[in-house]
Amino acid sequence: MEILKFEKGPKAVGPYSSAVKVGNLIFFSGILPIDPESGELVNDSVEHATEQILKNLSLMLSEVGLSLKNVVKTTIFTTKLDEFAKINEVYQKHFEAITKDFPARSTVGVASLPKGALVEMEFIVEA
Ligand SMILES: C=C(N)C(=O)O
Repeated sequence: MEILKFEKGPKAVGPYSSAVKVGNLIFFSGILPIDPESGELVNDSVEHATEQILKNLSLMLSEVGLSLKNVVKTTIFTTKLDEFAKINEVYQKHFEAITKDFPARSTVGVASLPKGALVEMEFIVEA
């Protein structure tokens, strides 16, 4: 097992690693919609939150020479499952820009998330 550390993307907000590599798989912790430049939570809409999370993931993936194309599984957590269609729209746009094959995915509606975020996503990526 190898702990991955990234220059870009948001820093962990608790006692966890941003990502851990085991064999050829990288397990990303739940990514919050934090703007890594400002450190601010992007939480004005689920669309912007989703956008920020996928940007954060892409930044970290680019550091290890990977992209959204390498994502094999996503788990989405949201406090706004009633706005699922909006999350889907942004999610689809980002993946379709780079691949025609979507990763496997689960989506879960939750009561609350760290920092009061509207959306959090975790990813498993093939390296
Ligand atoms: C934000 C997280 N991934 C956490 O607290 O576990």
